Amino acid sequence: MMKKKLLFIYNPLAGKSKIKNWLSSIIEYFVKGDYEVVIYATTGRKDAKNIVMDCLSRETYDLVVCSGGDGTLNEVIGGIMHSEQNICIGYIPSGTTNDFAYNLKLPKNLPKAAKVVLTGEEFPCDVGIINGEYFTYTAAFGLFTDASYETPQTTKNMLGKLAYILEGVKRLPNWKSYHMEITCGDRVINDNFIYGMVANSISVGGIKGLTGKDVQLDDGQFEGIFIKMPQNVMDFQSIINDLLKGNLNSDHIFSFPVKEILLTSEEMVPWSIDGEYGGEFQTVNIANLQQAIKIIRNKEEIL
Ligand SMILES: Nc1ncnc2c1ncn2[C@@H]1O[C@H](COP(=O)(O)OP(=O)(O)OP(=O)(O)O)[C@@H](O)[C@H]1O
Repeated sequence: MMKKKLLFIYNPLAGKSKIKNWLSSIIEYFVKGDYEVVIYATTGRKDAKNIVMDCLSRETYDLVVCSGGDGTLNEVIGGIMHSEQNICIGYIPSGTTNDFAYNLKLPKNLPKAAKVVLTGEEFPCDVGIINGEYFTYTAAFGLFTDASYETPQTTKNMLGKLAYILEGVKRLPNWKSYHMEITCGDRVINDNFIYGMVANSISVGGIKGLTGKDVQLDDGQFEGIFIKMPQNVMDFQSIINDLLKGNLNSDHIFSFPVKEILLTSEEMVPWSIDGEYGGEFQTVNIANLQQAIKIIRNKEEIL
């Protein structure tokens, strides 16, 4: 009988090379699950996406499994979206921040996460598209968004989460705001923003709850959050208070569901997509592609 085929792609450097100790047991587990396993280690940016596109164009697979951080997952999802096969994805989170893993209730322990790949349930999940590129859970600009991608991977591994925090704090005194026009449905907003995010996740940048309580990953809608430039210290304090209280509709913060959104600015705005640098744009179009991918999530609460 023909064996089922599994394509396994991992980032060997993600999260302090955590995968290295577990590689053999993970592969054995898939083999025992009756899969023929094709394995690739990624060697740099966009590699995971290219591997997926290349492999899926040549052969039929039953499952694609990736291991790495949110960046690797983003690339694998992008590769699948660009290919003809709407193949199901299994994910073994091994990055520094694994925001998306939280949504899927995936265990932090790698062999346990591998087990979920074969025992979990297929979940039809929304995918975002920003100016033609796919994203899994967040597209953002402004404050803190450049913290993760401006830190090279080696430094990021050494410092772990601290890197993000330090990078962010360092930036506090020279906040940059962007004048933008935001169009979403009937809503048109013109203002100066220090931060904006369109997200489909409970956890963003390792912070849980920022996107509110009603995050549904398959409802065809993202959460949009936009923070205006504070004019003085009091404004700044009330933004912090609002964020801490989860009050996302205030004098300084706009938040609303997003199916499609258009953002225009007179200057180039750098964007962060799934926690990695995503390019600079004057015009940004974002849309939610409802239930566009199949991803395996844990059936049990084990967090
Ligand atoms: N061998 C490699 N060397 C350098 N960069 C790589 C390599 N393989 C993949 N990458 C790139 O590194 C980026 C980040 O990887 P990934 O998201 O897997 O891990 P991480 O940075 O440790 O975790 P996180 O993104 O959750 O913080 C990805 O965009 C990926 O393209």
